[in-house]
Amino acid sequence: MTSPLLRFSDVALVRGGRLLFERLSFDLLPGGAVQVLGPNGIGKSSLIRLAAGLLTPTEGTVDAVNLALSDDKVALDRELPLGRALAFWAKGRGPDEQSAALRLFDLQGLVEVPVRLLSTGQLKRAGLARAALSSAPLWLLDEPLNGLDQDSAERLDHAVAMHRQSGGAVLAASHVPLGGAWTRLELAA
Ligand SMILES: Nc1ncnc2c1ncn2[C@@H]1O[C@H](COP(=O)(O)OP(=O)(O)OP(=O)(O)O)[C@@H](O)[C@H]1O
Repeated sequence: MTSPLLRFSDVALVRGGRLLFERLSFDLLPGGAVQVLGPNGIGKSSLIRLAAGLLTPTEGTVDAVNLALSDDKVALDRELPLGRALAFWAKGRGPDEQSAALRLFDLQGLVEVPVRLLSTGQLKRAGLARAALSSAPLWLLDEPLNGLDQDSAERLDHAVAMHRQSGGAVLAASHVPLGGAWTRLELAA
């Protein structure tokens, strides 16, 4: 039987004194993609952070394989040029693979630019390229379309499709529909 890359078993989370969700169980299998939906403040980012191991469930268990998280806090050295900042996360990946990840998010022209000077959308694309460059089979994407223009959104769809084809899986929190086929996980009050 195929092992899940992410498993939530009977998870409850209390945050700020409020029960955000309880008895939440799901598996994310290789090739799978789950989009978490729901109104502001319902707990979408908290669910992503649980999956990332950055929050501990109040009840239940979360099991995940090696993962890459892309959220608003882009984990790249702000003082380094983008190419070098990304290379830090590309251990075990050859130059061709690094170039491919840069091309995937149209970042080739920005490799010499310090991370701190990137625009909002460029920074978002850099964070997504970091996930693509890591060897992590599980991608966790918090509002991946924030700041992305149409072309970049299509690039993300393509990157997600390729990742899934190669046996990876994606959990994304997004207010807006994401391209491709996603299993919807709607959080409700
Ligand atoms: N560090 C924290 N300490 C206590 N409560 C928090 C903390 N961060 C978030 N919360 C609360 O947890 C709840 C869920 O927040 P979360 O950011 O997960 O929601 P969300 O669905 O992602 O919202 P949005 O759509 O606005 O991004 C909110 O009520 C929020 O106030």
